[in-house]
Amino acid sequence: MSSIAGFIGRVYKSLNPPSPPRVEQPLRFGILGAAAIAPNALIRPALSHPEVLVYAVAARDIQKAQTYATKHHIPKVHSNYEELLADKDIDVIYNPLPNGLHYEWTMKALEAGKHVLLEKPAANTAEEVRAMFDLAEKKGLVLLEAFHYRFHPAIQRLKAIVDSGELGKIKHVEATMSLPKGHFSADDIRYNYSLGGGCLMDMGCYPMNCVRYLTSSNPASILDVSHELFQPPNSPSDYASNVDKKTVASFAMPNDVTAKITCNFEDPPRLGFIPRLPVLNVAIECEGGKTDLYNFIGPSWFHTITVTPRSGRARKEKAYVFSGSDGVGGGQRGEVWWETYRYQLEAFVDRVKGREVRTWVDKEDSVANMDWIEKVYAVSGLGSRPKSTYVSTTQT
Ligand SMILES: NC(=O)C1=CN([C@@H]2O[C@H](COP(=O)(O)OP(=O)(O)OC[C@H]3O[C@@H](n4cnc5c(N)ncnc54)[C@H](OP(=O)(O)O)[C@@H]3O)[C@@H](O)[C@H]2O)C=CC1
Ligand SMILES: O=C1OC[C@@H](O)[C@H](O)[C@H]1O
Repeated sequence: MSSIAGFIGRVYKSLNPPSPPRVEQPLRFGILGAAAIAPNALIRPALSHPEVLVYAVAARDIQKAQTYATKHHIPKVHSNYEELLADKDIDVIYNPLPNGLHYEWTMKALEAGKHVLLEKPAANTAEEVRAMFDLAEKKGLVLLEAFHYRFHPAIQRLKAIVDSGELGKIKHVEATMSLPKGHFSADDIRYNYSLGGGCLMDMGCYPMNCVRYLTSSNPASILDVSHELFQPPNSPSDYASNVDKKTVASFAMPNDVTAKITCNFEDPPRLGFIPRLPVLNVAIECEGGKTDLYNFIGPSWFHTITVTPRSGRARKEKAYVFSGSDGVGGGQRGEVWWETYRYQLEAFVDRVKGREVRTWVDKEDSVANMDWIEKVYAVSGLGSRPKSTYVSTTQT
C-alpha cells in the first residue's frame, strides 16, 4: 500500500514540481527547436531548480515558436536558430535537434560562447563527438551528452552493488530498450537516415552506454550483430533502407566478460494482438549471483533493483534518492520525486558553476559510445549515419 502511495506521490510531484524563487542571476537556457522532448527533459525539471530559467526558444517557423513559448511560459522567442545563438542574455543552449543536426548546432553554440546540454546520441560520428568536446574544452565551456539515466540514484546504486564485489566477478551484462510497435509514426525523425535516424542511434545508445558503464570498460570486440530494417509504408519490396528498426549486438568485453544490447522500435504484439509493455531493463550475471534493474532508463516513477546471490536470500532495493549509505558517495542528495532529467540538470548547473558533481558523462565516454555504435553499424552493413557538412569556423 505504502509503495502505491509512494508511486502516486512521486508521479504527482514530478509532474507538478514546486517552483522556488529564482536566484538573482539564474542560468538562462535557450532551446533550439520546439522539440517534443524539451518539456520533459528541460522545461519541467527547470521549474524546481532555483538557478535555472528557460528563457528563450527558437523554431524554424516563428509561429510555432510563439505557440510553444506561450504553452510553456517561455519569455522570449527567436525566429531562427542563429538568432537564438546570438542572444547575449543566453548562457546555455539546449540542443534537442534531430541527431544529424547535433554537430552543426552544438559547434555553432560553442562558437557563440554558450554551454551546451546536448541530446543523445551526441552526433552521427565519433569524430564529430570528439571535435565538439575539443572545442568546448578550448573555450572553457560545459558540454554534456544528455544520458539522463546516469544521474539517477538507481543506476548508480546498481553499479555500487556490482563494484562492491558482493556478487563476485561480472560474467555477462544484458541491456534492453524496446518499445511496442506503433509508438512512432513512419515520418518520425527516428526513421530518417539523413537526419541521423535508426534504432541503434536513438535507443540503442542507452544500452550501449549502460553495458560500458556497468563493466567500466569498452568492448574488446563485436561477437555478433543482427538487425531488422525499417521499410516505409507502401515502399517497393526492393526498397534499400539503411535505417534499422531493431538491432541486437553481442560483445566480448575485457576480462572474459560478455555483453548484449537490444533495441527495438517495434516490438510486435504478443500472439498478434496483445500489446507489449516497454522493456527498459539491465541484468548482470556474476560468479556469485545476479542482479538487475527493472526500468533503468526511466527509474524515477518506479523501478526495482533485484539482488539474487547464489547462496543466501534474494532482496529487492529502491533508490529514488541518494542516501549516504548507498555506496555512491556524498553530495546532491536529491528528492524522491526528481526525475532523471532533474538529477541531470542539477549536475549540469553545478558543473557550469564550477561546483563538484557526484557523477558525469565525460568526453571519452561520449566518444567511445559513438565509436561503438558506428562499429556495430559497420558490422551490420548499414554504415554510419551521414557526416555533417558543417565546417567549423573555429578549428581546434
Ligand atoms: N533524453 C530523452 O529522454 C530523449 C531524447 N531525445 C532526443 O532528442 C532529440 C529530438 O527528439 P524529439 O524531441 O523527439 O524530436 P522532434 O521530432 O520533436 O524534433 C526536434 C526538433 O527538431 C527540429 N528540426 C530541425 N530540422 C528538422 C528537420 N529537418 N526535420 C525535422 N525536425 C527538424 C524541429 O524544430 P523546429 O521546431 O524548429 O521545427 C523539432 O522541433 C533527438 O536527438 C532524440 O534522440 C528524444 C526523446 C527522448
Ligand atoms: O528515452 C527515450 O525514449 C524514446 C526514444 O525514442 C527517445 O529518443 C529516447 O531518448
